[in-house]
This record gives sequence, structure tokens and C-alpha cells, in this order.
Amino acid sequence: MTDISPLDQARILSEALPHMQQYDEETIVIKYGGHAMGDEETAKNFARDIVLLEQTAINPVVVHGGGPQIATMLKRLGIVSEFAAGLRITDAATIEIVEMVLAGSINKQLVGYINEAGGKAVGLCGKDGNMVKASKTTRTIMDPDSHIEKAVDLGFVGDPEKVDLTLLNQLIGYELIPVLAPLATSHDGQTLNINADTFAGAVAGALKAKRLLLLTDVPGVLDKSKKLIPELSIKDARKLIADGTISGGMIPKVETCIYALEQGVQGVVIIDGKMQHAVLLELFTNQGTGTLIHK
Ligand SMILES: Nc1ncnc2c1ncn2[C@@H]1O[C@H](COP(=O)(O)OP(=O)(O)O)[C@@H](O)[C@H]1O
Ligand SMILES: CC(=O)N[C@@H](CCC(=O)OP(=O)(O)O)C(=O)O
Repeated sequence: MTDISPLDQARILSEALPHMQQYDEETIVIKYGGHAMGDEETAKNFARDIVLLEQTAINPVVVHGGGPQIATMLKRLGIVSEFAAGLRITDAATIEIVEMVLAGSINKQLVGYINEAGGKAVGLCGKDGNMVKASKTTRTIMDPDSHIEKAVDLGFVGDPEKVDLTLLNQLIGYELIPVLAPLATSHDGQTLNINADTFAGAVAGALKAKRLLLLTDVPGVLDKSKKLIPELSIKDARKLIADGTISGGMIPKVETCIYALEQGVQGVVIIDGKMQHAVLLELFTNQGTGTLIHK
């Protein structure tokens, strides 16, 4: 803020006040995607914004991804990884690395950045305190030659079934900032890899969060000519998935938005997390930046 006069700084703060007041004591779930994390400075800026939310009486809950970071580690170890329907096919060797990267390095790095910025973050995954129980994911994909739907075995990949809020509510009550890695336990005790968007949607839905922000590396949902779509109804979003405009990693993101809205989350947006202060711009100004998905 060095090039902004003190008077302008005061004006900016006073204009932000009504926005801040509408989120007073509300829970906001922020999903920080692996692509949005970028370099250390970007992640540290994100952490500072999260601490600012906590200090303005908002209850932030962070869910992080780490797809690119998992890919880098798997490559280093010579493990080949493939995706089907936007989800990583996760065999026994892969789930070990997924857990190591998500619940280990990324989770602890983000916790460190938030704490360095003055917050009190607690890093957990869905396995802790039996927070998230999941069942093995079953998906079918269209065979491009025969056009017949066939079942794919995704291995240790799960869909959240039940979120137990006991632990999360206690952390929030003590003004701690939960930072969650998207892993869960199956009913038979197996560790399952959950797409981070899906995990964030399940947590936001269970918490009946006021807002769910999905931070990625594109400005939002783009149309066929790569132009940003500022607002999208559930009906139109489904059409764009069906006609292939929305593909790959954007599919679980948009499906998460739809699920969260149906669960009673009041506002759901997909924004560019690499943009400086993306979270603050979205919450505390009139200037919506990404794609707002609505009913
Ligand atoms: N219609 C679309 N609009 C924007 N991005 C899309 C679209 N269809 C597919 N994508 C892809 O989805 C990606 C975002 O998903 P993903 O890579 O899983 O991000 P993250 O790591 O943030 O979860 C974009 O980088 C883009 O390549
Ligand atoms: C099942 C599945 O695909 N899990 C994801 C979990 C991480 C994730 O979703 O990270 P991003 O948000 O950065 O994409 C994976 O293994 O990559």
C-alpha cells in the first residue's frame, strides 16, 4: 500500500466495512488449488489474506489441493499417473505418495505460512477425528470408438459420504484456522484420495458455509472462445459440461459448485487464485472477478 495516500487507505477501509459486516462470524470455505499456489510469494500472500479474514471475525476454513505437486513427486519416483473423468487413477503405490504430498508437505507448508502471517492454523486431513468418511468412487466413461459407456476402476479414490463437524467446530470455536488436505477414510479403514474441489464442497455443504471460493489458475469458467463467463446458472453449467466446453479439472469444480448450492451454501465462485488478493477482492469489494454460479 506504499503508493496509496493515508486518506485513500482510510477510504478503502471504510468502503470495505459493510462487506466485512455481512460476513461477521460466518464461515467461509476457501479451496486453494495446486495450480493457484504458484511460487512461495503467491502462497504467502494468500496466507496473509486468510489471516486478515480471521482478524475481521470471519471463520475461514481452508481446503487445499496439490495435483501438480503430486504429479512432480510421482514423476521423480518414476510412477506413471493417469486421469479418468478428471480424477487421478490411484493405485496402492500412488496413494502413499498422494498422502505424503497432500497431508505432509503441502499441508504443513500452508500451515507454516498462515502462522508466520500471525494466524493459528491447524493442519489436518479428512482422516483426523473421523472428519470425512468416504466410499470408493465408481465412474463410467464413454469409449471414444464404440461410444459405449464403460466402468473405470479408479482404485483408492473416494466420494465423501459423511462429514463429522465435531472437530471442525471445536477448532473454529477456538479461533484456530483449519487447513484440510483432501483425504478420507473408507468404512473399512482404507485411505482414499478425494478430489480437492469435491472435498471442499462436502465440507462447505456440511458447515452450511456462507460462501465457497474455489481458487484456481484461470479467471473462472471460460466459454468456447476462452472468454470469461461472469455468471452461470446450474442449468447452463450442466449444458457446458455436456457439450465439452467445461472439461478436465473444471468438471469437478463446477459439479462442486452445484452440490454446494444445493446444500444451502449461499454464494459459490470460481476465481483466479494467482491474482493478488483474489480472496479480499472477492469478499470485500463490489468487483466480482471470476464466475459466480447460481441456482
Ligand atoms: N471451460 C473451462 N474454463 C476454464 N478452465 C477449463 C475449462 N475446461 C477445462 N478447463 C481446465 O480446468 C483447469 C482447472 O482445473 P485444475 O487443473 O484441476 O485446477 P486446480 O489445480 O486449481 O484444481 C484449467 O486450468 C483448464 O485447463
Ligand atoms: C482423486 C483426485 O484426483 N485427487 C486429486 C487430489 C488433489 C487435488 O484435487 O488437487 P488440485 O485441486 O490441485 O487439482 C489428485 O490426486 O490430484
